[in-house]
Amino acid sequence: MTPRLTVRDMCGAAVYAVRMSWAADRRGVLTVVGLQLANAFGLASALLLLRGLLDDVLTLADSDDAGGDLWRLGSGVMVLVALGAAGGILQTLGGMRQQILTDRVDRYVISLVLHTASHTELWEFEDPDFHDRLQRAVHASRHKPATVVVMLVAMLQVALTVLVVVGVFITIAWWLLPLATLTAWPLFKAAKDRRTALYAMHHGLAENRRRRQYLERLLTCRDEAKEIRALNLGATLHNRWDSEYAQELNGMARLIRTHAGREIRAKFLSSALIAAVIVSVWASVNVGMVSLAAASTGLAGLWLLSSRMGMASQMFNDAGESLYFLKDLHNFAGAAVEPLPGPAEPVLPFRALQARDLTFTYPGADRPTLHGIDISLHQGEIIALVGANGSGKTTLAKLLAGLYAPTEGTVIRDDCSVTDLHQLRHGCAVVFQDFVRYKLTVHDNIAFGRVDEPHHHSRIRGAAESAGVATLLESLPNGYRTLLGREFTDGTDLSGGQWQKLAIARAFYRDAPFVILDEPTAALDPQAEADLFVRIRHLFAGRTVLLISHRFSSVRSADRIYVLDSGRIIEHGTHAQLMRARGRYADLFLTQAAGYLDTTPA
Ligand SMILES: Nc1ncnc2c1ncn2[C@@H]1O[C@H](COP(=O)(O)OP(=O)(O)OP(=O)(O)O)[C@@H](O)[C@H]1O
Repeated sequence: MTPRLTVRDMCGAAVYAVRMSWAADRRGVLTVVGLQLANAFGLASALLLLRGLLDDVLTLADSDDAGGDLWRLGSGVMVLVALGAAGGILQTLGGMRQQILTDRVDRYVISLVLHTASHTELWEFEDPDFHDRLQRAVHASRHKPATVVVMLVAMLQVALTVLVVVGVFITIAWWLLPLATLTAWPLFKAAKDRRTALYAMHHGLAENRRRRQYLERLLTCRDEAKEIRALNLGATLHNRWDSEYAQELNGMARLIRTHAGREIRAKFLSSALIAAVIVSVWASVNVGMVSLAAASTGLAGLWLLSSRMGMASQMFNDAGESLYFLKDLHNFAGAAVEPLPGPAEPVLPFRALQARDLTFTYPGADRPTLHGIDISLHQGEIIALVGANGSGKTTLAKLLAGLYAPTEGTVIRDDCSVTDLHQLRHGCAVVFQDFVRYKLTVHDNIAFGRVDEPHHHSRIRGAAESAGVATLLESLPNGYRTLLGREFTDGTDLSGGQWQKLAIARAFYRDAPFVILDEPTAALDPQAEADLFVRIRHLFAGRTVLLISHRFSSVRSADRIYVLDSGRIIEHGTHAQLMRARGRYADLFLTQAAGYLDTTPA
């Protein structure tokens, strides 16, 4: 459905732009407005002076004191020139200050979008509509508010010019006023139609743009570069990008052509109306209804007014679309950047964490991924989760980590049901299968484990040692200050296993009572994996560890093992109990063991 925007929406967006400008740089707003006011005041004085000078010129021939009149005329012209020069200077100063103001507003607005996106709950990221809104907000945040600020300043200039000219008209040729307004109407109407059409088109392009940007990322990012070359995918992806872009540009070209025709017709009409006004003024002077001086000044004012109106309608074309987009920005980012949260609460250990009858359906999915899960984890225990691909292990871990709220059931911490997901997150350290490789320093990669506390190098080093990566990190060219990312000057890279150890170091540094390790050793060599599991109980002593792994050699030493199948827990117990039960766990264990021993399972 084509989005419609009302005049109220437009006014709301304009108020929003002013509020953002005020929040971003109030001194800049005051300076720019002050300079515009001074300019308008100078303009009013110039118009009134011009009228007086014209009177003087017309009466000079009949004057008895030609010398005195000439002196007055000369000094009047000098004042007019001085006013013109001052206006020029004010214009330059205003332009400079406006540039600084627009840069600051840009930064403020982009920061607003980033703040909102980074504080949005994870489940929202599953929703394509959220990504469309985010895309529109990002589109709206890039230069649009700045354009709106420029436009609002131009509108202020036009409004002041109109006020000045109206004031002057009232004293010298009030009857020109309605005619002047009439001349501007066709231009405004054409600008409004174009704005509406542009907004509707951009609104519909959000998903297309996201696909195009995704393809751009695939074609330009280092991480994807090796596979794209190995599969020779470059040309195929480029062609897809080309056709997505062509679709966007064709739509835009069609729209521009249609509206260019309408705008040309509007300009003709406006010019015809101005010509009609001039003819009627001329006729009025001829019949003696109006003095030549009043008519000349009135026409000069009319010319000034229509040139400002033309300028404003041009700006409306460029910036009106931006004003429309501010509604998208407001919908996404809201009113203002919230203050940063205060100091974090201390992380308290717990005796038991339990899930009772948990059911979970991903947003937009047609059936649950987890059904009636009951699981208990006690302080100091290592609990393992096993099951086939897609059985729901990572999903359950995300619920216990407080990243999603269960659809049904509860998570209970020390006999209290947890309703605040942040409480779970705060007390949990997770190493995901697809952990993030931060292309920042080694120090950052570990310290990001807990950003709400001051960093001590000894603790960072301790975490690296626990993860078995300290020696490697110290041998890097700049030690813990080494930049990880070949795209950056002096940057270096690590192997997959070394990156994984760094992610584990981050979990150690987080120092949380609950640790989730989702395939933490997938990229580790057998020795490193064995080392980690031998030491895991000692390293995470006093904490609770949830270990997800397909490697049964690591899982067998867990205190208890839960087996998941199609989102349900089908068995649980110690390794020995599960082997005796000869159920799914025993099957999977023996199949894997047989692979190592080169024998078939019994
Ligand atoms: N964000 C998501 N939105 C919708 N469905 C999802 C999402 N993430 C996972 N799923 C689905 O949920 C099911 C369980 O996925 P999950 O990642 O929890 O499995 P897993 O047991 O950890 O698998 P693996 O062993 O392969 O890591 C799968 O069928 C998957 O398709």
